[in-house]
Amino acid sequence: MVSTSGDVLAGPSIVSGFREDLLPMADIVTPNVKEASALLGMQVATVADMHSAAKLLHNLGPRNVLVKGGDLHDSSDAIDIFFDGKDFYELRSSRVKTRNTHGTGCSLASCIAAELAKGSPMLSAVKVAKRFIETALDYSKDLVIGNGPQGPFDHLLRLKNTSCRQEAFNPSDLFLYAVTDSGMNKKWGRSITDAVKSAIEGGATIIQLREKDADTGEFLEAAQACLKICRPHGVPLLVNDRIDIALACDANGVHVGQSDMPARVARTLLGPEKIIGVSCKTPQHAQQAWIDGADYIGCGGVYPTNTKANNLTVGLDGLKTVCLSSKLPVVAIGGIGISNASDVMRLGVPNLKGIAVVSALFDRECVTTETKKLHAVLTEAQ
Ligand SMILES: Cc1ncc(COP(=O)(O)OP(=O)(O)O)c(N)n1
Ligand SMILES: Cc1nc(C(=O)O)sc1CCOP(=O)(O)O
Repeated sequence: MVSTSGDVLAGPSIVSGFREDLLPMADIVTPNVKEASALLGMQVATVADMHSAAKLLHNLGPRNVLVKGGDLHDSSDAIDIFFDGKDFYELRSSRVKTRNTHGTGCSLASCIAAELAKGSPMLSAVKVAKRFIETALDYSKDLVIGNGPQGPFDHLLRLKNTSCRQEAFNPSDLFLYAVTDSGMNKKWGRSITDAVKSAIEGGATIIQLREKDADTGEFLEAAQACLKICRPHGVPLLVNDRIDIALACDANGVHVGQSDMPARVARTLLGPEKIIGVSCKTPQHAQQAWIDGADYIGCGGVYPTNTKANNLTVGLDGLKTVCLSSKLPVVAIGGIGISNASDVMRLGVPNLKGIAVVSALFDRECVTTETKKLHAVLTEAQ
């Protein structure tokens, strides 16, 4: 109806046709703020207005409403409001600076339709579509096409030679998740790089640097050195808590806890492609992590652990409850080792993709041997 560039694409008679005939038939309507204003005859200029507009539009008949806030420039991130007639969701993505925004609205709607055709629920479809658009805008940043104020954004990102871009997150990478601990490595007289090298040699499928007592310079240097080890093996490297370190060394992503940088802020800072994991102990945590744009959740403590002080143990039952409620893949953590890893993997929930371990790998003399043993146990239990 009204393009992001402000062009009016439909006159008043068409607008009333939309309102009276089309909206009552729609499963979802996805107006930008200018379109919401035109449909409702009110000014939609703030996030609060977007909430009101979503509700008013829903009253006109569509089952779901997504009011897109890409044009609201008073926010550092792009905020869309989704309303399903019951709950409101504030969906955020990073605001990509590019002149190539032409076609984003049509592509978002098409992407939602494609996800629905694949069987996704509406909110999942919207989230996937938003992430696609955000990534495509990011890919479009350097394109110079045409002479107008705007250029087309890049729909063809999946067909590009992406050698300089990060691989998409693969949940099966959570299979054997090695989380480092500087204290343990010091105790056994090994450097962090040696620890990471050995874990990868033993079959670790993803690494997290959890260096609680390293200062910033030391942590950054270690992360850069570890990335040089991980990259040639295709093993993703995540940084615990420290978004700044992850950005500075271009790590594959971060893992954040409930009291760290909120995942939605991390997503805004890191962009659409970095991996974000969130620690979750309850179904509510898991739901929020999904809304915030996380890629996976870590759930624990499955068993008591000495590695993290005062950690609440949720047990196998707590893990199962969180897995069943989570729309994201899950990795189990806390007190897991060779003796109990198969009990965890045999829980029988499809989105439980693996185990994350600290002491079972790093509080041991030979990291490679322990990683190999644990890998064998997991493979057997699959
Ligand atoms: C895979 C994974 N799951 C959970 C955690 C715990 O993270 P957090 O709650 O931030 O606690 P600390 O690790 O910071 O002590 C994790 N690190 N990794
Ligand atoms: C870092 C961490 N997070 C946990 C959580 O429950 O979120 S448990 C934990 C420590 C895991 O260490 P280990 O494998 O040595 O028990």
